[in-house]
Amino acid sequence: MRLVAEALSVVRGGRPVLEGVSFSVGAGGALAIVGPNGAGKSTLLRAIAGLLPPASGSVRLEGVDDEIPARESMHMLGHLDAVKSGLSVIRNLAFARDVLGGEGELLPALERVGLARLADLPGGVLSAGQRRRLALARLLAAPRPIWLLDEPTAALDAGGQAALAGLVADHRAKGGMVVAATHAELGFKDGDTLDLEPRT
Ligand SMILES: Nc1ncnc2c1ncn2[C@@H]1O[C@H](COP(=O)(O)OP(=O)(O)OP(=O)(O)O)[C@@H](O)[C@H]1O
Repeated sequence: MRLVAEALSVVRGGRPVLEGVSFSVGAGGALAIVGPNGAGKSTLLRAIAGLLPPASGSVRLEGVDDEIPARESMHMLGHLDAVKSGLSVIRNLAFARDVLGGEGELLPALERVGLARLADLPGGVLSAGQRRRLALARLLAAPRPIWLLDEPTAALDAGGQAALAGLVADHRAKGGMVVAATHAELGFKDGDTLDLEPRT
């Protein structure tokens, strides 16, 4: 499987945000998207996820069954952690797993992100970093080959960042791909970097 963008341009609100962006990520690969505020990092992730149509150029998945929509191969972890306040932590994860159609085990996923002891707490009482950790657990509860991560280290402490690094390394070792928009050093081993130019 390979994720390929060719000469991708995206317009938002009538203004060009991305112009002529190309990259390619293969199985086990990682791409860090960097650039200043407003450069278009989140926009690029959304375009990859199929949430924004390209004005020109293309994003495609090569080496997959054409019958399966590309979005079903992807996990988009955005700025919003989508935690339901009234559901317990583990029921939040079960809900996400059911919506995404996964079969991952719930408690081991919570253990990986350090939330197992909070499994029965309402989602509404989680701290910002704990909410982020719960969002990361969804990557495991509903395994998909391509992870699109928008500022994945936001609100994470050192332990959370180490957990994220472990998840990414394990995912890539199994042939998964990671594309992350970031201002932080994610330390992707042998990964590529796409530096988006500031827009004037
Ligand atoms: N819905 C929208 N309509 C019009 N313009 C938009 C819309 N959403 C984003 N933009 C513009 O697109 C540009 C890129 O935004 P984007 O969120 O992709 O940047 P970013 O690189 O992720 O920034 P940051 O580092 O601040 O998160 C910005 O100039 C922003 O104002």
